[in-house]
Amino acid sequence: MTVTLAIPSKGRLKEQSVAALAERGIFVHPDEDSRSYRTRVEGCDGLEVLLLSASEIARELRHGGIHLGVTGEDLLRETLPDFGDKLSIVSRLGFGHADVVVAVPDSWVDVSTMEDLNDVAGGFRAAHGHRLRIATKYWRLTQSFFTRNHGIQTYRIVESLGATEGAPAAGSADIIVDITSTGSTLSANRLRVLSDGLILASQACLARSYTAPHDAAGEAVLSDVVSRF
Ligand SMILES: Nc1ncnc2c1ncn2[C@@H]1O[C@H](COP(=O)(O)OP(=O)(O)OP(=O)(O)O)[C@@H](O)[C@H]1O
Ligand SMILES: O=P(O)(O)OC[C@H]1O[C@H](OP(=O)(O)OP(=O)(O)O)[C@H](O)[C@@H]1O
Repeated sequence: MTVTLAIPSKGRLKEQSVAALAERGIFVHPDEDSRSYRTRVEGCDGLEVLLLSASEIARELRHGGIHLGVTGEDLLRETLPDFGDKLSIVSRLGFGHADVVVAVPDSWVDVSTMEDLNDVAGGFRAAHGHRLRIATKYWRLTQSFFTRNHGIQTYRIVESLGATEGAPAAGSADIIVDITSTGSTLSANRLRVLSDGLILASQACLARSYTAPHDAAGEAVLSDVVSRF
């Protein structure tokens, strides 16, 4: 049977994923139809490489729609906080580095730690008429970090699907949880990372799903690919 491995369909993660596979003797060529999300693979019989969005790869790994996938650890942890026996990280690939962080407006001069933020959150409704609002697309990682790690209970998550750093200036949220790499988007939007506000240091990973069905031939292909990483 064919084993499926998905890589991101666009951008820097796509190019670097193709290069990481080539280094291991798996050569991924575009399909004749340039709009296709299938590819032509050389160097590994029985392996099919598909192009999917990075967040879709995390979801497909969770429910076993693909056997292997390259995506960011941030998306894997947000999709399935506790991997349990459903999936595992085979290899961290050394590219796609991005930190998931808690950032507040520069103007909040008295807030530099999560403890300071906890103090602010406690009195936020009395001072502003609503709970502290956090804009993010990482709502599971945020809940776990705020509530489980820091005991912060009074906040509201405002789901943001893009331009999250603009939410405080736009007035739709007070603070954000988002990824940063160079920090330039945060500083351009006058936001600052809390000193202990690192939720996850993410990078691109090869992950394996244990819920995707396969036969003995598939197991041999899976072992071959995994051993190359
Ligand atoms: N500077 C960066 N900006 C954005 N993403 C980055 C950066 N560096 C690494 N990444 C990683 O790339 C992945 C996001 O890729 P991408 O934006 O294609 O995801 P997506 O949610 O599937 O996007 P879309 O839904 O727009 O297709 C995440 O795992 C993220 O951590
Ligand atoms: O710390 P920095 O180097 O500024 O990078 C962080 C930014 O990069 C990403 O946006 P990007 O526009 O690259 O992609 P996206 O909008 O698809 O997330 C991400 O969403 C941050 O906004």
